[in-house]
Amino acid sequence: MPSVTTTAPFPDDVATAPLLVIDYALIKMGDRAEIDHLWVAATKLGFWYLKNHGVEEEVNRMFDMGAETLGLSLSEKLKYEQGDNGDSFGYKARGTIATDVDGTRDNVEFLNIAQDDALSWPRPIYRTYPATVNTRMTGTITPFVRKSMEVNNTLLAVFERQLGLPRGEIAKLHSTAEPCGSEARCIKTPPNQTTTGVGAHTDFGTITFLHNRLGGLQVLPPDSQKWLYIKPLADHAVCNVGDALAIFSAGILRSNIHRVMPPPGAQSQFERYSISFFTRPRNSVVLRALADKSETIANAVARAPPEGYDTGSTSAEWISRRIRKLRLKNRKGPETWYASMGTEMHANLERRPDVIRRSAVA
Ligand SMILES: O=C(O)CCC(=O)C(=O)O
Ligand SMILES: [Fe+2]
Repeated sequence: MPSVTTTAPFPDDVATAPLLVIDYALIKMGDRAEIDHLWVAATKLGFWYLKNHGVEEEVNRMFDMGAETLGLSLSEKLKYEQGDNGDSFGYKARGTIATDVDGTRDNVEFLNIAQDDALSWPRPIYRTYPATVNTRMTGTITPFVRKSMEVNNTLLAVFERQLGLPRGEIAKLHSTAEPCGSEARCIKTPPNQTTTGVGAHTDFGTITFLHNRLGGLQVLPPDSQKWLYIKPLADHAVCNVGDALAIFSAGILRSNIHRVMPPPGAQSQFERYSISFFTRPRNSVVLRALADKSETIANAVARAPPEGYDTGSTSAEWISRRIRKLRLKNRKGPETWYASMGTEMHANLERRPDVIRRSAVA
């Protein structure tokens, strides 16, 4: 597998987002200044680099697993397709989901492996996977999942304290006693693409722990009309806040809009892979602001937009709706795409309709 240094370099003439670099080792030690930096990153942009996370080797092995699995024949991969009913786990073929309001097809394929399947292996909770996944479950996938859970849960414990929530309150929403939507993902973009890979979106869940070797990921900073690349840095993860955490915190933590474009400059000639881990709440957790548990959140609810932060939807319903409405088979018109949206709907759409509604050409 090509690493950051063996493909073309990230060009220096494209605009990049100034993400803060957070040192996970310092966060774990409870370093006050580093926790303050993390808080700024999570509340202002909702994206940050994370270094010293300790998952570097497992991530490298996940890139190999992803390349091998997505290198299988299409007919083999299609046996594991997630389908059109809103299920997240399994294989997603290219061209099956909308990247914008016009229903423009995506050009990426990906594989999602449920946290619950990795933890209960060899007994499936949700589903089965290709042989290339099965053979790497014990040595690669389950260790990656466990370590990623540990990182995300550590960050969540920091946010819980900062939000003035009782100890364990956010952890409770993610307890492994009930199945959840958490998953590991490998995305593959073919070389020499000119259209959007993954359309503008916010992540469905709580925290995303992402690993990139080539560029292509872009964020739309608050109040900006310009998409900025996130430059991959060796052994640095990119973390971001998802909708569930934005909703629990009544918008104090920011679920920022982002998308995947073809890699910039000479990097576009290479296949692009990304590896991510999405922490999501237990299936039955209702997505609403935790105002009754924290004065800080109650105050934020008082200042909230009219739609508020009471979705009336469980985490499982929220994820399933968003996936179902993105699948082109289910598309009835522009309203299907609007119905696929999460917090980006009220937070962004009215203020910046054009940069979000239509997908771009590289
Ligand atoms: O591939 C990437 O860099 C990011 C992918 C992403 O945003 C997602 O899968 O939600
Ligand atoms: Fe995302």
